[in-house]
Amino acid sequence: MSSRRTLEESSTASVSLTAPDAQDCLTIHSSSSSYSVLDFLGEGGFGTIVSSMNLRTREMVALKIMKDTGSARDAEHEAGD
Ligand SMILES: Nc1ncnc2c1ncn2[C@@H]1O[C@H](COP(=O)(O)OP(=O)(O)OP(=O)(O)O)[C@@H](O)[C@H]1O
Repeated sequence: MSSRRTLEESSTASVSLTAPDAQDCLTIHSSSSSYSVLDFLGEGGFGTIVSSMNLRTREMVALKIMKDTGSARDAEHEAGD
């Protein structure tokens, strides 16, 4: 119960990974930290939520692993038009 409350109180961080990477690895590296993925929490329109531990601070957080929407590619295409 206490771990659930900790997750809900923490802010949800977002990292950009493609879906295959997210499912295959147990450690996620962002620009500032690395996280050990512990459990699946849920799925939304833009990504998957997993409970994770920050390997530096040992803090429990919920991470949103963003789906690969191709938005950067689309934006690049639009800018070139
Ligand atoms: N901090 C959290 N702790 C525990 N579970 C969470 C947390 N954040 C999200 N979840 C779970 O993950 C599910 C999806 O969360 P998400 O924020 O992606 O929902 P959404 O707002 O519908 O998605 P989106 O913004 O991508 O459309 C939630 O319904 C919830 O079950």
